[in-house]
Amino acid sequence: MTTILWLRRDLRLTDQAALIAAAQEGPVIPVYILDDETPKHRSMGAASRWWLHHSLAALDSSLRDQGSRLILRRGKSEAVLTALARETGAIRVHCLRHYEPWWRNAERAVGQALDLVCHDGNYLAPPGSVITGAGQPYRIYTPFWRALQERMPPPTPLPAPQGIAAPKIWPESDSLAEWKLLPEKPDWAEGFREEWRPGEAGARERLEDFLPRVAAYAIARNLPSDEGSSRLSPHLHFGEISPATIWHRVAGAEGDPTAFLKEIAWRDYAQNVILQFPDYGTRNGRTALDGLRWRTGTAADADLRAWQQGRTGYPIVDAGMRQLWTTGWMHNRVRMITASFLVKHLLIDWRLGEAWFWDCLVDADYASNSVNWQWTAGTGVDSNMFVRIMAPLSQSEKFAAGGYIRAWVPELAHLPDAAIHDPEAAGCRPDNYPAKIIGHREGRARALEALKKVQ
Ligand SMILES: Cc1cc2nc3c(=O)[nH]c(=O)nc-3n(C[C@H](O)[C@H](O)[C@H](O)COP(=O)(O)OP(=O)(O)OC[C@H]3O[C@@H](n4cnc5c(N)ncnc54)[C@H](O)[C@@H]3O)c2cc1C
Repeated sequence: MTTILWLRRDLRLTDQAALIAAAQEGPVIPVYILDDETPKHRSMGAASRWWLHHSLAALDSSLRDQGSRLILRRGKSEAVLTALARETGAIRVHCLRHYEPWWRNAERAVGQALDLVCHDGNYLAPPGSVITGAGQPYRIYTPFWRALQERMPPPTPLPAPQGIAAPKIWPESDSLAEWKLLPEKPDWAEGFREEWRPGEAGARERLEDFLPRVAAYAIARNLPSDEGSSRLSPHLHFGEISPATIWHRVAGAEGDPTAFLKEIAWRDYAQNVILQFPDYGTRNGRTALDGLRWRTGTAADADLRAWQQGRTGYPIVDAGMRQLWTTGWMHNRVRMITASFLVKHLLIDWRLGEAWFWDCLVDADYASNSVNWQWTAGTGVDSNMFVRIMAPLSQSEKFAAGGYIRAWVPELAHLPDAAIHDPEAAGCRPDNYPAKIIGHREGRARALEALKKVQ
């Protein structure tokens, strides 16, 4: 029996339950559908498209090594799958389950038209399955993590199949180049090419490279100048490696992996949040803050642009925003600082920041991006209060960001540590580096004043 393997954010052969199940039933038609209709305004951003191109090329090559190949089609998933099943005589579709609200709808629709079998495997535990004693899903991370740990370790990862049977005749496929996922004029992806190797082999390589640093992770992860974190996020987002594979590999490494595994669990937690609040990317978790008057108009637009371009006059913020633009990734501590700066110091709606990250991040993920933006903004179900305002200059000093700033803000590269966090206050701001677009105290006071009006 020929079956269809419907691939989305699960672009791997190892620990791929849907592939294993399909392969056991006979010939398999692996298909990736470029579907901008189903997610509507949540279709992939430019940085994610860059990643997708390379990840699909890598997957096709791995499939060919196994006697198979990747079929590419474009359109609404449900319609494409139904047409493909008709063309090929396939009667069953296997996939890994996804939790973005649009994918849940699509799975429902495909399930009505075809025999769809959904498998788990992109999370440590299936989202929605970690519940309280009263049978409710968790809203807060810490008890979620406690309960998740009771379910660990995750199942042992499944090996990649040895050979995948091909159908007698392959259906037609689009060509990847025709999809034009890569930037041309201008080609802004030079920094991406230097930093990343999308695909399953690249993910493996990142993991192996990170293993000797697991023990130091708890402290090093907070230091932007260090290579303290794994940089596995885009690989995890596109499903090039499973979290179970990571879990079992780091558990066998030297040093206590708990701090690292707690972060992998944040990814699971975020999925549990969007399962409960599907519109978390646009709606405040705390409705009490719905009336907050965000700044709008010409001055706010100019501030938003300065933030996007890394020209706010706050070196740590500017370094982060430029790292994001150049490589499609930003260090986690700096993500928090830049997000907090936009929302609190500039009093600009978190949704505009979330949208910019969505377009620019190679790891842009609906659940993780919305949950972290809302967490930082103080609007989330699991957030600090809005009144907790991060001080970017002291954060920069506390987490020794001098080297990081030098790497991303060349105008400041000549400054010593004592001056680099706040060159303006040190009296050595170069002419080609902007003055602060707002003072720290002034920004803080304005944010608190706006909050008072909704309390
Ligand atoms: C405003 C803001 C927006 C963010 N948007 C995204 C996003 O769109 N996609 C995304 O994957 N992460 C997002 N994060 C979380 C985090 O910054 C990144 O996952 C992390 O920086 C990725 O780097 P790493 O792989 O080296 O992480 P490591 O520190 O090595 O962590 C390992 C893995 O754990 C997961 N993880 C770590 N921290 C978090 C977290 N706070 N929330 C969810 N998962 C986490 C990631 O999958 C990561 O690859 C965001 C954080 C903030 C503050």
